Amino acid sequence: MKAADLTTAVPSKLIIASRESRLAMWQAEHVRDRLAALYPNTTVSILGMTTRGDQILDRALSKVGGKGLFVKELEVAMDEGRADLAVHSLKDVPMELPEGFALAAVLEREDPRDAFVSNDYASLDALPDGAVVGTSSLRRQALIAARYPQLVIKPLRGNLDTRLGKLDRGDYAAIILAAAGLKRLGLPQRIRALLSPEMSLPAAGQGAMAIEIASRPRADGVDLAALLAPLNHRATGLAVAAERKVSKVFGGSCQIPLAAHATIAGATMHLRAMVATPDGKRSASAELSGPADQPEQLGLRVSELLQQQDADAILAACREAAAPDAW
Ligand SMILES: NCc1[nH]cc(CCC(=O)O)c1CC(=O)O
Repeated sequence: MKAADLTTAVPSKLIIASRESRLAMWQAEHVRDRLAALYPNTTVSILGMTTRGDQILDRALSKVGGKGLFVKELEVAMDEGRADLAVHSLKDVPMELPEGFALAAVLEREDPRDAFVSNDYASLDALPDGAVVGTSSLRRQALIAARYPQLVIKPLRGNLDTRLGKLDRGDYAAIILAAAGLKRLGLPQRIRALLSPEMSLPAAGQGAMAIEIASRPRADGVDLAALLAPLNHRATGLAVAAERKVSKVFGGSCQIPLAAHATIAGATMHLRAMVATPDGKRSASAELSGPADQPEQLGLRVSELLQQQDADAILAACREAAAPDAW
């Protein structure tokens, strides 16, 4: 990919704000390297930060502020001029950004699927009755409970290394993680089985990275959005726009077990979405195809199909029973 036809000034340095988990750092380094290749005269560095979402491990995130907890500190750093951009897992980015911030680019998606990780078992089907499966995602919990009512789901928080450590310590027979994170960290061998989208429909934005910037004009006249535009992967950006539209319609909050996954073939996008109660006993699913360049319209149509199946009542029941994190 080549740099944009720049009429804008290229700054001599750029600072990327990132969480300090190994996955977040890998992602920030990836963006740093891509920017350094595009703009060889720019020094790109990373400001590692701990967020409240990383600190609070004992409580369900939905109870203490939700996804925003992973991005807030990074936004403050940008606001105060300590960083120019922030790199996030798109899945952790709230549907509505605070006033003054915007997503400047969505990078090409890694594998969007969920992964089954275990030291003793090859798949969910191989687990004995009563086996303990770790996940703090309401979506994963609902999907597993629906198909494997004989399994016991227990919460599992922390970054990827923490979660793998808890599995290895024997706290769980198996855990479910995003395949993307394991692949990025060079741990694909930990994946015993990939869960098909039919079995475990991914969360909106799963596997995609996003770059966030402050949207106000900069004092130095640098057009950061234009500088970052070459990193945007068009097909991924369109797919996640459709997925995030569904999340937005249903409130995009942590209490909602919601899946939305879009794929693109040529000019056509196919979007599948699902909402369920946390116990997986009630669910609504819908899918539709439409023009790939009108993702929000497709997201809206799929949301309407879900609502016709009484998704609103499902979600109301979920809110009452709200427990762990939705994604
Ligand atoms: N806060 C959880 C989170 N956010 C992004 C990823 C994985 C990478 C991705 O989906 O892009 C994970 C871990 C997981 O779901 O196992």
